[in-house]
Amino acid sequence: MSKLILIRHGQSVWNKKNVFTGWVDVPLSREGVDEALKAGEQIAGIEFDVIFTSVQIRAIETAMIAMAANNSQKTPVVIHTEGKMAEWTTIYNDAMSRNVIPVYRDWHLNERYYGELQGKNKAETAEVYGEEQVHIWRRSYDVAPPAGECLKDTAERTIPFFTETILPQLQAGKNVLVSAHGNSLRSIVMHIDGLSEEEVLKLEIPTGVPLYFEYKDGVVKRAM
Ligand SMILES: O=C(O)[C@@H](CO)OP(=O)(O)O
Repeated sequence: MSKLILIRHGQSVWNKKNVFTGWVDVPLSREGVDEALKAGEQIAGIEFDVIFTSVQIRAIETAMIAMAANNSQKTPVVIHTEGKMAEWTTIYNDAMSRNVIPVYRDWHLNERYYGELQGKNKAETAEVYGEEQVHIWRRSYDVAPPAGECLKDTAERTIPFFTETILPQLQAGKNVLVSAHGNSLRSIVMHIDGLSEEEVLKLEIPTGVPLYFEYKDGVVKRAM
């Protein structure tokens, strides 16, 4: 049985300001750093073999900060794969490999692209377009915000990445940490939990809270 932990990054400076973020690369807020550390303490006993993050700094920071609290005391090292999962162990000698956890960054795990809403305050946007329209843009499955991705579009990049790149690691018996974003993780959780388009409307993923899954008998399911 292998373990899969999904974690949404800690609070970012734009989460704090209530601004649509999407692909804008903003860092964690002070509270976000604390959340990442607390999450790391909660998963401190899990020996991770591999970490996947988006290419966005808030997700990378969260994984790195969380690993600072890990009992393994291994150093997470970003691996540059040029698009493929390289035989990373060839880069490091045996002694180093034992103390290192490879971190793969990939844009397929990036937050949903929010188009014209990026940089706009969420409350002000709701005043202009109405609460209901903004809620549909934020949480529906197939209604895209202006010039942005809907969750279905996001799933078209996250799910192939999950099945082709992350799942084989679980199948190989590796414990995997994925640090990503509210909506990129909503699409993955929708897939794993088998949620309907209606059910996903209500799915909220809080910042800095580890979600526990396990791979057993050929399937990924919730561990608690
Ligand atoms: O701004 C964003 O990119 C996301 C995540 O913070 O917002 P929302 O929760 O509205 O989808």
